[in-house]
Amino acid sequence: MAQPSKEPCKKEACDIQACLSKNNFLPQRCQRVIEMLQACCERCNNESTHCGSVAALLKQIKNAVPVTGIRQRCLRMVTSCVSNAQKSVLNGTTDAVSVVGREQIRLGLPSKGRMAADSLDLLKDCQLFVKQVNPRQYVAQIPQLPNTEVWFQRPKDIVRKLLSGDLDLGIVGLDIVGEFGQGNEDLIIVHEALNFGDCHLSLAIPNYGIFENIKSLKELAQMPQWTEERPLRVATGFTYLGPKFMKDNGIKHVTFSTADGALEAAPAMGIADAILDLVSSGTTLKENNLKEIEGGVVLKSQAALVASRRALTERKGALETVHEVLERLEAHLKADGQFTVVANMRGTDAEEVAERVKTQPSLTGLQGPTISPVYCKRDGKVSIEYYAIVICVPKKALYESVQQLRAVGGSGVLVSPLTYIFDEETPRWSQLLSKLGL
Ligand SMILES: Nc1ncnc2c1ncn2[C@@H]1O[C@H](COP(=O)(O)OP(=O)(O)OP(=O)(O)O)[C@@H](O)[C@H]1O
Ligand SMILES: O=P(O)(O)OC[C@H]1O[C@H](OP(=O)(O)OP(=O)(O)O)[C@H](O)[C@@H]1O
Ligand SMILES: [Mg+2]
Repeated sequence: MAQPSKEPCKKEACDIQACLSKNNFLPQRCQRVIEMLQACCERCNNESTHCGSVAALLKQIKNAVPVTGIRQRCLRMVTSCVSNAQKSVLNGTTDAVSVVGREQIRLGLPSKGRMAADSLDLLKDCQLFVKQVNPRQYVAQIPQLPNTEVWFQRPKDIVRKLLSGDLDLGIVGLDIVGEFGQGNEDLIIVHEALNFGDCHLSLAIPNYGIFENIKSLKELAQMPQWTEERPLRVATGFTYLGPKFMKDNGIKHVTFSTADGALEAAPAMGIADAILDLVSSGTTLKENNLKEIEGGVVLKSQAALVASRRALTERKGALETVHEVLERLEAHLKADGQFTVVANMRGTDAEEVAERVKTQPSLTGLQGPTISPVYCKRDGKVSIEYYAIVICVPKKALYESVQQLRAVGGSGVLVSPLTYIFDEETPRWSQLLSKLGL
C-alpha cells in the first residue's frame, strides 16, 4: 500500500489554524485541532469513508471554538478536508483498503406499507417532489435537491442502512428507530414529530380469565402464576424493545416468542399470555378480547426524520441538505395547524385597535396582531375608518377566535389556509448542531 498522503489536509489545516488564531485561540489548542485533522485524514486515506476519528475531531473543535459562526466555518473546512482525502483515494493518488465513495446524499423512504404514501405526501407538501418513474423502481430523484437521491426501502432496512453507512437520512417510525437502532449513538433524530404514522407500542393482556381484574403492569407482575418454571409468555415482533422494557420494569419471570404479524391471535391460541405490539385505533385489540394496562406503554411513535451522525459530520453537503429539509419540514408542519384570519375593525388608530384585540386571549397570533389601515374614499376624500387585522390562529381555536373578534367589533372575517411559517431559525437546527457537538 502506498504511503498515506497528508496533502489534502494542508490547505484546510492552514485555513483552520488561521481562523482559530485570528480569533485568539491558544496556540496549543489550535495545534491540537490541526494534529487531529491530519491524523483523521491519514486514517481516511488508509481505511474508508467512515473514519470514526472525525467525530472526536469535531468534539475537540466544539471545545476549542465556542463561537457558533467560527465553529461552523471550521466544521465546513474539516468536512471538505476529509472529503478531499477520500477523493484522493478514489482518484488513485492514494491506495485504500476499502472506500465507499459517493457524491450523492441518500435519503431512505419506506418502500411500501402505511408510511410510504404519507412520506411522499409530506415531502410534496414541503415542495420536494420525488420523481419515481414507476413504483417498482427503488431509486428516485428530488429535482429540488440535486445532490440527493431517494432510495425506497423497508422501514427496518432504512435504520439498518443508516447504521451501515449506506443511507444518510431516512423517514421511519420512532418504533423502528428504537427496535433496530437499539440506542446506537450514530443514529440522530433530526425531527421527531412528522405528524403521521401515530401509534404506540404497548403490552396487552386478555380481558377474560385470570386477567379479568388486572389493570396495571404492577398487578400483572405481581400475579402468583409467574414463576421461573412457568414464566409470563409474551408474543412480540419487538424482540429488542420487549425484553428491555420488561427488564427495565424489574419483571423477571418472562419469556418471549415472535411472529411477523397477527400477534393478537396468540393469547386465544394458547401460544402466549400477553402480546407486545403496535396499537393505533385499538380495534385489533378489542376485536381479539385484549386490553392495554396502566404502565404498559413501551413507547409512543410517529414518523421521524433520522440521520446518520457520521454522514452529517463527514459527508460533504449532508449537513446543508439536512438544514434545508428541516427548514422546509418545520415551515410546513408549523403552518399546518394554523389558519390566517383577516378581519376589519372600526377604530380611531392602530394602537387603539391593538389594545382592543389584545384583550382577547385567542387573538395574539404568533408574535402579535398585524394591523394596517384600510383606506376608503368618502365624498371624494380618502379616509381611514377601518383597520385590517391579520393573525394566525390554531385550527382548533378557529371558531373561538372568530367569536372573540366579533366581540371586539371585528367584521368581514376571512379565513384562509396557511402554507408555510419560516421562523428566523428552526429550533431543531440548533438542537441538531448541539447533538453533533457543533
Ligand atoms: N396500527 C399500526 N400498526 C402498525 N404500524 C403502525 C400503525 N400505525 C402506524 N404505524 C407505523 O407504521 C409502521 C409499520 O408500517 P407497516 O405495517 O406498513 O409495516 P410493517 O408492519 O413492517 O409491514 P408488514 O406488516 O408488511 O410486515 C410502524 O413501524 C409504525 O411506525
Ligand atoms: O390499533 P389498530 O388500529 O387496530 O392497529 C394495530 C394493528 O395494526 C398492525 O398490524 P398490521 O395491520 O400491520 O398487520 P400485521 O400484523 O400483518 O403486520 C399492528 O401490528 C396491530 O396488529
Ligand atoms: Mg404491520
